[in-house]
Amino acid sequence: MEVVILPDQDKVAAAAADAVEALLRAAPDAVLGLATGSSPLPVYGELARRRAGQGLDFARVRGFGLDEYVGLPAGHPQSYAEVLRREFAVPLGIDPGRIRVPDGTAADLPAACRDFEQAIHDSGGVDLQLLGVGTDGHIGFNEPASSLMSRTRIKTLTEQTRRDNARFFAGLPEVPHHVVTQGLGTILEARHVVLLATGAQKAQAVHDLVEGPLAAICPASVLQLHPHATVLLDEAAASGLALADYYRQTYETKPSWQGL
Ligand SMILES: N[C@@H]1[C@@H](O)[C@H](O)[C@@H](COP(=O)(O)O)O[C@@H]1O
Repeated sequence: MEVVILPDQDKVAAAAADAVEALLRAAPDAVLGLATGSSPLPVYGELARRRAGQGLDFARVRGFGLDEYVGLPAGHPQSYAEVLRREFAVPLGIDPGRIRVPDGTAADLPAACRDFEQAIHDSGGVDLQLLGVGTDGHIGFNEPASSLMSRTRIKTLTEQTRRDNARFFAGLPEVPHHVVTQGLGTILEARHVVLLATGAQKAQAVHDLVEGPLAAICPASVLQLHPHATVLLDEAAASGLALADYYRQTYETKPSWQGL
């Protein structure tokens, strides 16, 4: 796991955009794994600026969303399919049909989850997976005690996550209890995982995922098993790390040709 501590959220977004740009320059038809929540939004904004200013072409990109609320009607502003259409596909000039999100409206949710897994497999797999992290250590919507080998399936949100996400809804009662999410085993199959965390409210989860034991109580700690995981942090999110100076020194002395 590579831990990169940067001065602020803009630098974190720029570093993640650098990784996406390098991938797309080499493989314009790359498959991206797409996160929602607030953390990746500055990355999508930065990529849109690079599209306009530096001729970065996203038209052939395909994408898979991490997760979705169960029961929100198609087009609901907080449905993650709609968030990714609005915040990612449209600004980057990608046909929204090239972005697939787990279907939270299907009558047969387990079958829809299996179809989603098959679609990732048929695409050749995710080249670069962007991730945020919940304050309880979840990635996607894999809440604490998720199986470390899990596949796309239905989960129940913790009250902590429902409260965290209530800011996007009219109020807590509006936040669904159930979701469908890529599993931890699914996420681990992405060839490169880039997790972003900013702000002091993420410091505990970041400590647990980077320096804590590999344990389902912190689902993001499963990234300790990944051969190519990059964790991009601002100073506040990194404030609980015991080895912060070591991570800084490692990054400062890294050869520039190496990339993330
Ligand atoms: N399902 C999403 C996660 O994918 C995201 O990482 C998390 C953190 O969100 P934020 O980046 O807004 O803190 O929120 C939601 O629960």
